[in-house]
Amino acid sequence: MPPVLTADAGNGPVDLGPVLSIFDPVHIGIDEFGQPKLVPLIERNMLIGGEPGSGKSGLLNAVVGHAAMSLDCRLVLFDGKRVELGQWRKCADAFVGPNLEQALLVLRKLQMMMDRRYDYLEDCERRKIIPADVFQAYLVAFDELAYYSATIGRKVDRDEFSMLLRDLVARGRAVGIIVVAATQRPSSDIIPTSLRDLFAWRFAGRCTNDSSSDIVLGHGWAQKGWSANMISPNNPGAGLLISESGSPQLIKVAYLDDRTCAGIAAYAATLRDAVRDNPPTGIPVLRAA
Ligand SMILES: Nc1ncnc2c1ncn2[C@@H]1O[C@H](COP(=O)(O)OP(=O)(O)OP(=O)(O)O)[C@@H](O)[C@H]1O
Repeated sequence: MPPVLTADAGNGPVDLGPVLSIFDPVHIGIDEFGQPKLVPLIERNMLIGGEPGSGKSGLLNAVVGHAAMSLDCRLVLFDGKRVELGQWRKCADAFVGPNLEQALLVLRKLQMMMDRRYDYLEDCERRKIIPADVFQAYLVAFDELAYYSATIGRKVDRDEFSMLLRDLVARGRAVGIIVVAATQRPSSDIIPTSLRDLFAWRFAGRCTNDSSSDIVLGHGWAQKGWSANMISPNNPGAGLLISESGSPQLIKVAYLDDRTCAGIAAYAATLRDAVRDNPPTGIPVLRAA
C-alpha cells in the first residue's frame, strides 16, 4: 500500500491521497510468467529503443508516471513531438519541445546542478544521495533522443547536446539524476557502445534487424538467440529488457492510455501544487497508510 500524503495548513492534518517514491522500484509491466516486472531506477538510467510504433513511449510514460507520483522526484522532460510526454507538463520543472537551444540551456543547468551536488557530497564525505537528503532526485526523460542529437539545429549544437547528455548519464546517477531516453533509431551513430553501456536498464522493443537489437541490448545477444527482431509487429509494448548484470528478459509493458495518463498527471500535479503551496507551518509529511 503506498503511503498517503498528509498536509496541514494550520487546521489539522488532511489526507491528500497516496503517493509513490522514486526510491521504490517502478512497475513497468509483466514478465513471461505474468508476474509484475519492477525495476529500481534510483542510481540507474534506462535506454529504450525500437522501431516506430513498438511501444517505446508506452514504457517512457509508465516510468514518467511513477516519477510524477513520487513527490521526492522532480521532472525534466524533453519531447521533440511535444505530445508524447506533454500530458506530464504540469508536473515538470522544465518541458523542452522541439528547440535545441532550449534543450542545451536546460542540460547546461542540469550539469551545473550535478557539479554542485558533487561538491556537497564531497564536503559531506559521502558517495551518493540518500532519501533523507535535502536535494531531490530528478528524472530526465527524452523522447526522441535522435531528434536532438542528430536531426535539428547546427552540428556544433547537436554535438554539445550529445556531450552534455553523456556527462549526465555518466555522472548523474550518484547524485540522484536518472536519465531515461527513448529512440526509434537504434543505430551506432545515435547510441555508440560507450554511451549504451552507461545505461543500467536497456529495453529493446521490436527492432527491424538483429544489429539494431544488439545496439540496444549489447553486442552478441542476437547471436545467442535474444533478438528484438523476433517480436511481432502486432505486439507493441513487448520487448527485451536487460540490466547491466543479467540476461535479456521478455516483458510486456503496462500501457497507460491517453485518458489514464491525463488522469494520473492531473492528480500528481494537484499533489505537487499542494506541497508547493503549503506554508512552512504545514509542511506535508509522508506517513504509512
Ligand atoms: N504495452 C502496450 N500494450 C498494448 N498496446 C500498446 C502498448 N504499447 C503501445 N501500444 C499501442 O501501440 C501504439 C504505438 O505505441 P507507442 O506510441 O508507445 O510506440 P513508439 O515506439 O513510441 O512509436 P514512435 O516511435 O512512433 O513514437 C500505441 O498507440 C498503442 O495503441
